[in-house]
Amino acid sequence: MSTKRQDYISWDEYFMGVAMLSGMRSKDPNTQVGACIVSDKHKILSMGYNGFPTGCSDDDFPWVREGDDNKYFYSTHSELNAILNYRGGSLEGSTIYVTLFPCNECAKAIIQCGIREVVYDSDKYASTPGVIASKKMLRAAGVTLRHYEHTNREVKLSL
Ligand SMILES: O=c1[nH]c(=O)n([C@H]2C[C@H](O)[C@@H](COP(=O)(O)O)O2)cc1CO
Ligand SMILES: [Zn+2]
Repeated sequence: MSTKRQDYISWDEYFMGVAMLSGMRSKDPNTQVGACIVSDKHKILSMGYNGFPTGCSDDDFPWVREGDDNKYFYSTHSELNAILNYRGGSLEGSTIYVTLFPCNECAKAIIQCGIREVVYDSDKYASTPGVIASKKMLRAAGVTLRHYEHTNREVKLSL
């Protein structure tokens, strides 16, 4: 009887890897974010990345960060896209893997749709009021916050 292979990727590597791959679809020149929502049975329920809403062309709408007409008016965050992309019913009890810690607006959506755990990679905006408020809300709602531990495993895809 042969034994199973040992160098398979872990659940965390798998789901954060899917979130990272999803973020690679983003057209944002400054920050690409990906999210992957997973059930308590380790099934992928939804994915998302930051981008403009349907019908709002990536070529016509602005990707600049400043001025009266800037990307912040239009870009839908990866977490919200992942939540809205789900068509299967309830997200109650699920976990969201996200490459950047969720902002306060996404925190509200995460809490209200019943996501119970946030696994995040970058926290580059940790000192901003929005992320401080986000953590305050998520903790108050009893959502588990877990930093993704990098394994430094390299995954090569030939596309
Ligand atoms: O939680 C988030 N999720 C998310 O998708 N984003 C998106 C919105 C913008 O397109 C981009 C942030 O742009 P910038 O780093 O240039 O401010 O990332 C930003 C946040 C903020 O933490
Ligand atoms: Zn957000």
